[in-house]
Amino acid sequence: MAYKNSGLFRFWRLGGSSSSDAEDYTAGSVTKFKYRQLEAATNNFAIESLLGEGEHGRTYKGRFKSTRQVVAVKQVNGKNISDIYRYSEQSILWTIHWRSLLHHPNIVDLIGYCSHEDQILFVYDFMLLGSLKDYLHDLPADKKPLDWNTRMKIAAGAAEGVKHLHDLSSPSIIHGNIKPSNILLCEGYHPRFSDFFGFKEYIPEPDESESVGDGKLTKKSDIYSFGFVLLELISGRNAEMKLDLIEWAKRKLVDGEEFTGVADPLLKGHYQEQRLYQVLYLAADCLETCNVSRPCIGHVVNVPSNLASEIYDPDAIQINLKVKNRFRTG
Ligand SMILES: Nc1ncnc2c1ncn2[C@@H]1O[C@H](COP(=O)(O)OP(=O)(O)OP(=O)(O)O)[C@@H](O)[C@H]1O
Repeated sequence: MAYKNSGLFRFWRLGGSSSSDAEDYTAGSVTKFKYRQLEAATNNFAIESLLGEGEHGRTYKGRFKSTRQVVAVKQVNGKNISDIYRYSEQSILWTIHWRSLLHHPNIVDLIGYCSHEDQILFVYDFMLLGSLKDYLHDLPADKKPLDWNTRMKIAAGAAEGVKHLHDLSSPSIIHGNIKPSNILLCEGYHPRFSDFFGFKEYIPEPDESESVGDGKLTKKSDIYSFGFVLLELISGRNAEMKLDLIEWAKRKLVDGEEFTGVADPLLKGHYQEQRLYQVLYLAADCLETCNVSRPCIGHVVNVPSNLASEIYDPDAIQINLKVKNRFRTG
């Protein structure tokens, strides 16, 4: 799809309120940036500013000198955009518009965008601690592994983010790209979802009803992906090889191996077995092959929320065990 010089941005221009700067205007709550503003903020998209690279493009850290605001700039090329927005120009507009209006404590704010040659760049609020993927699979040497309580807090917050999207009406939103690299962490390991807007995810158009057919993005396909996030959170294993991870977990659960064998060794046994079992059970429900058997997000959110509200204290557990053993021995 050739979106450059297309009606989309003309429409945007008409719809937005102009500021003194001809191109720097907003439509709804989204700002259209000039390319040179993003170049300046990212130091010409310097390699040192690169935060990471995904399937659809690169993400850079940027800082606007005038406001000192720190942002993440995701650069997506036109080929990817036309693969993603396989509907119409109108749906791109629809998507950006809806995305910019979404504000929730577990969703990263889209601040603005920029169209430049065959690229579109999305400007997001910067999340200080990076992504959950970094913590689970690429732990920097100066960072501590996530403890059980933090993992439950992240699972609960992430589920709340998905619930918000699924509960929206006219239209509800399917994320379509749920994975640890899209769960970003700000201060206090507070999780916020990024990237649900058409990279793989899309907002169903108003006349499109949800199908449970394979390969289609549906609420239940989001639940399936969330099942992997849960499994990754408790096991620390990477779900890039999805079927391998399921097979591995099944062996632990079904083939008589101890289910505690799924626990991330970095947890060092600091969790309650019953709670681990609850999360594993929920993950298994989410990963049901038949999508109609998977729970809805309203149910999914309850388990980690309850677990996040009860703080695991390894010292208290040790004391309890000692007391129990004392009674046992007499
Ligand atoms: N808003 C943000 N704040 C801080 N870091 C971010 C932000 N957005 C992305 N990142 C970092 O950039 C990395 C790459 O993100 P990016 O979205 O480009 O790729 P991805 O999520 O791995 O794949 P995909 O393109 O499929 O979404 C993330 O893992 C994260 O560490």
